Amino acid sequence: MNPSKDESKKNGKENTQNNTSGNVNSNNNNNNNNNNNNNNKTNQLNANSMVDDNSTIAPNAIYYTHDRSSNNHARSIISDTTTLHHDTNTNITTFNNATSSINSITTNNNNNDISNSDLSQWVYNNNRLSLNRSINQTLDILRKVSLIQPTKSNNSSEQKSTDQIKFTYPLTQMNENLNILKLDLKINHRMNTSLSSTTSNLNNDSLTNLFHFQLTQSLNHLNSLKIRVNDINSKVLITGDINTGKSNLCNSLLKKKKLLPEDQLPCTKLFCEIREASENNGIQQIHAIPIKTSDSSTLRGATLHSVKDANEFYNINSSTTYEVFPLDTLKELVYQNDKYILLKIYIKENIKQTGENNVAIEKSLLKNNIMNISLIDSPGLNVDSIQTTEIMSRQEEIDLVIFVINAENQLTLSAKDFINLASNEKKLIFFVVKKFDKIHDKERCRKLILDQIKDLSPETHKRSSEFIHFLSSAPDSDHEGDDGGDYDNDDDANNDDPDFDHLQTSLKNFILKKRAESKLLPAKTYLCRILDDLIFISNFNIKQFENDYLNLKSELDKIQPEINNKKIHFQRLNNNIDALIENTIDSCSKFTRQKIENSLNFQFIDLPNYTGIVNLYEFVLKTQIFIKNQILNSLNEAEQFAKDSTIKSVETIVELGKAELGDEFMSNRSFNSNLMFTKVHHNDIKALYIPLSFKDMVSPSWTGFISYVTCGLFQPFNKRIKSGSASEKNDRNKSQAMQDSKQVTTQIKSTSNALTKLGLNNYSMDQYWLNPSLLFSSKIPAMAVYSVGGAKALESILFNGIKFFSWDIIKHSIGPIFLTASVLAAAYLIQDISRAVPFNLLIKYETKLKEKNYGQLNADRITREVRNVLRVPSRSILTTCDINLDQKQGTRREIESKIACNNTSMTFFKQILDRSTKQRTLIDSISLDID
Ligand SMILES: Nc1nc2c(ncn2[C@@H]2O[C@H](COP(=O)(O)OP(=O)(O)OP(=O)(O)O)[C@@H](O)[C@H]2O)c(=O)[nH]1
Repeated sequence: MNPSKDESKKNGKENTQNNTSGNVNSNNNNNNNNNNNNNNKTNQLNANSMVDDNSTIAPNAIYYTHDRSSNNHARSIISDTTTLHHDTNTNITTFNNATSSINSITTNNNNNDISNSDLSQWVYNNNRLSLNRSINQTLDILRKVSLIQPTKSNNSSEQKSTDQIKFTYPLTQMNENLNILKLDLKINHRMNTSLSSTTSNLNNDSLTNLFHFQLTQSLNHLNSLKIRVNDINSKVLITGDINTGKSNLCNSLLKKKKLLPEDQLPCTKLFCEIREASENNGIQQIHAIPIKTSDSSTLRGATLHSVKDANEFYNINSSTTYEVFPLDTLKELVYQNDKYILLKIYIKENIKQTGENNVAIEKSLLKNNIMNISLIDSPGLNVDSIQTTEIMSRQEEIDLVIFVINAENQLTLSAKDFINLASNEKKLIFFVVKKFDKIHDKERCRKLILDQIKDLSPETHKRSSEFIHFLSSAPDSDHEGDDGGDYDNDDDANNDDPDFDHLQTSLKNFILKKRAESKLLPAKTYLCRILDDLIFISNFNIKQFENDYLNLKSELDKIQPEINNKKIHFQRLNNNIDALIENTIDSCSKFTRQKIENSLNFQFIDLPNYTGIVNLYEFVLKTQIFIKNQILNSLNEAEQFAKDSTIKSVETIVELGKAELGDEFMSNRSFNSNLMFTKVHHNDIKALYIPLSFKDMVSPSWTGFISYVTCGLFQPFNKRIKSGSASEKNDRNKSQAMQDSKQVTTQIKSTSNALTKLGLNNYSMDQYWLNPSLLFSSKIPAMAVYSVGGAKALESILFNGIKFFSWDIIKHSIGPIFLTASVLAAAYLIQDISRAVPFNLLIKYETKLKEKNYGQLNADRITREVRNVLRVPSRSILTTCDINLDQKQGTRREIESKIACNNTSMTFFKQILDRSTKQRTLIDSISLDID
């Protein structure tokens, strides 16, 4: 669109406002004056040329005013600020963006002849600033996206922290839809590995890592774009496959046929940046930047790895950063890629003056009043992979690419790779087809090449007349192998080639006039593409998160009741097991106490036999052992009962466990009840130690004595049996019962035996014969005493008659009576030993049992062991239940954390989407059509 034409048309139709210069403040006037001066100067040089950025920009004012006083010529005061508004009082019109501003300008300025250059410059600046802002915003968005970190662990299923942003990069979908952030899975730029096979080998984290790499590249690229957009210089890269005629084209464009060496063999091995000599104080020379920097330079002998490094290091004002060579050494220098990394060539371009009286001057490419241009001749794309990578990466600093195609080879794979990469930001690429003169079927060749370009760069193809050039003129034969000479000779093969002239004009137009396209469009294209990528990635991930959220939520809704049910169930199970254990322990405790309490209620006939006074000690010991054994037997019975109860309870618990936790529960463990109560009860028995004394042999009682001396006449059997049963109520009676029970049993056995009357039925006659002391356990001694005493008394009565009852007789008889009584008493005691010893020991042991709380102690010991044994399966159930519950709760926590992570990620991508969409809309509103 031509603004001046458009403007004049509109001005004819619309006359909306008349502005007066008197409304403009003095600042504006000053600026206007400055602008006028600059514009006049510029217009003198070339009516269509643009004014230099710096010369026309008023730094802060934003106004566009109508100034009648200056011959009805509108004068613009252009600033870096984009937002303008119209104020009717001050007659100041302001604009929101470049496009609308043009319309407003044309509307507001009826019949005003606005300087095209001013307007163009103003629009350019506004667009540049808008792009700058968008680049900054996009950089910020990209930096935020680069917060996405791959998981550190190798196991991708491992739980991510809630603040970690989840990221999905489905390779196939993404690579189909992405432009710039598409993952480059080509190896060595040639072997395009199968996507599906690659995908299967890459997990999401590896993809995230690759994605990070792409992000970093884009961040660098955006930073370079920012520099480029603001740079008033323009860099033109001439590239293409090896030996396509790049150097030849470069020479032709500069009208210096022998500047860059041309050869049929590969010759340009270094980047050669050709600049106007005026930048080097008008001196033509080569500045060769060495790979290994000089020791006196700031880098002190460091190695430069890339042309980018070299450009950053190079300082025209510091001779330590380069080596100087005359121009005629270039043909040797271009081969020295082992020594130098970049050549900066300063030349004076030949300017052809045409027309009468030098009125029209053909401006040179490098030297013009608009911007500094540098041409960069590059090594062939397919020279080696390092050089190719270097050329690819140099795109970041390049404004325009001239791609040279050898008509004989057309577009090779390396050429396609390069164009694909370049078209990420450069919608428009210049294609120059060299060696077209060598082609016989030109039309077919042209079609083939155009078709290839159509696929690779559709925009360029649409404007093929402007951007695709087929050059048929062959270089002069003396070019080839020319070894130096006239570097200012402007005779070149293309002099009379209309195709070349057309190329030159298109190129100059594009670089110098359509600056918005050549300089700003790449930035706009790149921004649009990367923002489209970000929008796609955000949308894709948001959709993914929404699905994930629904799935996770339904999982959570399912697992929560499961956990609650399990909790209740496990609690009930544990309560049941606890109750079972307590019941078992209670019954064991009760049984033990009862057993020990009743341990001394044994059958007295089981007591060891008394074998006479001679074996008294043995009898005492045996009786003691017998009583102890009774207690021990009770203990053993209690322990056996506890074992049996424990076996049953263990079985029940294991069954419960298996029912709840599966047959695996305790399948590898078996219970061995024999290992219970293995501790010997020495200590327990020791606790029952009773010292023996003489008193333990006797236990006299009147009833016993009377019974003894009366030979049982005063104690009928029945009465004795009754008293025997009652004796269990107290110790004494117990003793009696013991005696009675023993005697009664003996007597019942042999009631018809006359020996019973004499108490001789306890032992056999052999025993009495062998052990006469046993007779003392019978009533024989009493009978003997009675016999002797009776005979003596009868003799006294017969001889003394009535005197028997005299005091004298009594006085003489008292001694023998006492003696008899004593003998009877002694006989009674001796006879009572067999009863007295067990009786006394029994009493002592019973007292001891009570004193030591023996029953309770053992009940505690046994139940302690029972509890310990039962604790094993019950704890195992408890632990397994806890683990089971923990697993479920862990799953729930994992889901909750996934939801949190999902939400964080969703919020993050929504923000990215929102910002990217806004930026995309803003960039869309930047119109670069006006130049
Ligand atoms: N016939 C014909 N020959 C050409 C044309 N352009 C260049 N040549 C010849 O092709 C050969 C290679 O040209 P160069 O300019 O050195 O090619 P280059 O691409 O710079 O080569 P490298 O720098 O080695 O990659 C030279 O002998 C040129 O004379 C053309 O349009 N037609």
